[in-house]
Amino acid sequence: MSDGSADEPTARSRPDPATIAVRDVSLSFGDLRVLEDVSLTVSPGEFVGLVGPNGAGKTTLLRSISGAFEPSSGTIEIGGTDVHDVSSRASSRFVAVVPQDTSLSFSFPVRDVVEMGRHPHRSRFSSPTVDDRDAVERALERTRTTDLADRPIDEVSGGQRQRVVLARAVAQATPVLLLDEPTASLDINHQIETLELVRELVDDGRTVVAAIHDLDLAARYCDRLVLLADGTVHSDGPPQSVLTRETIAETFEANAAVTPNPVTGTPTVTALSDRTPFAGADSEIGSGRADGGDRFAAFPVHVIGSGTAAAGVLERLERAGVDVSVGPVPAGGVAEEAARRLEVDYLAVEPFEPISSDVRAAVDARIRNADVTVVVGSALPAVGPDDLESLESASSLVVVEPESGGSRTDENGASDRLGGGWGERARKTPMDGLLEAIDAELE
Ligand SMILES: Nc1ncnc2c1ncn2[C@@H]1O[C@H](COP(=O)(O)OP(=O)(O)OP(=O)(O)O)[C@@H](O)[C@H]1O
Repeated sequence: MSDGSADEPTARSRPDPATIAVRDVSLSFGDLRVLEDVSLTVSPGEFVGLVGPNGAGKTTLLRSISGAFEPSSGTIEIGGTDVHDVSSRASSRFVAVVPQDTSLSFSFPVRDVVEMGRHPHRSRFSSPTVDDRDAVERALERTRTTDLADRPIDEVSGGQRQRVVLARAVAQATPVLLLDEPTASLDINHQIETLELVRELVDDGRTVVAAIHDLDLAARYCDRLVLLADGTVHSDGPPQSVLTRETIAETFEANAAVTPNPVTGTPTVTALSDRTPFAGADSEIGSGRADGGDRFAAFPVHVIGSGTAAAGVLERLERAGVDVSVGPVPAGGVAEEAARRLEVDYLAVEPFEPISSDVRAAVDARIRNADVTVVVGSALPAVGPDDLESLESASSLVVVEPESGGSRTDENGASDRLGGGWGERARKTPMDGLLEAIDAELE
């Protein structure tokens, strides 16, 4: 079908229709420079995640690639055609868009909305063909929206509407698909289903660029991430090379632990609080004690635990000036990451591997040397017989209880395994009362 020769690609040899080439693109809104010399090539069958902080320019870049925004300088080609040289009807034969805001200003049935994806493929006044109808039904099925097909679009939920608009883009059957926050309103099940579908589309040979805020999902599903910050490409490559503690700190201005997901093996980003003193620590230290802020420095504390709870304990103790050590912690985990960042003495072990006698001896030595040993309650189920033996030699014990009541059973189970005497000897505290509990043990 043709709209006219001006919209048609020229006959010169051109790249695959699913190739995107963004070259030196800059774009301003008035005085505000939003994109600055952005260059990016996306190959057929690639799924690229655009990540970056709010206002980095992700939506603006996507809208520039779709042809909706014209750059101040630079060019954008899809399949060798400059997207700004063709009509929007022509460009919608090679690029489909799922915008961030999927609200629609009409009340058509869902099936009709999806059918709109077929419009660029037929002449203006013709009726849908059998192929069009098949494409619509298939798109409804793939996005799990068949059940909604007869409902008015303005009466479905935001997440359902997002899937309908994705169905419209799927029905459009373009070589390139641009998605702006495709999972933002979706529950976890539909997030995964949607990204699995996007992967299928990519595996069929389509090219997808998606702005995704959820870094874990982006790392899990995308072949490549492009990290935008202040309108420029900060880094571009495989998820594990783009998502690092350093890049997160530089672009999101956030302290984060980046660790391999134990199930998927892809990077997981855990944002940690910044290093400003936490409310309470300063007042506890400086609350008129004769020995003031050095109160804790002279008393070594050893921590046993893992995960974010142990990382939180380390942060609190370190900020309070405690001479703290931790271990054993799983190598590559959040607790090890926090220990390294806070420059705390730590002993790491390979997850699921037996602890070597050298590490065991080192852990024992730290427990014996410590005035207080802190066991992070959420880790108690993982405390093994060797740890129990080591704890026998602890001068005093504090257990930080999990914040939710959910782990109580585990905790009781572990206390039982630790023996009746242990439960009585240990002082139990919520995270907020940790310093007070240590203080009380030191009295
Ligand atoms: N139409 C517009 N007119 C003026 N300024 C705009 C317009 N659209 C975006 N901006 C500005 O451009 C900058 C980049 O916005 P953009 O929406 O591209 O960022 P983003 O990375 O997608 O952000 P978010 O993660 O919050 O969705 C912001 O400072 C924004 O205020």
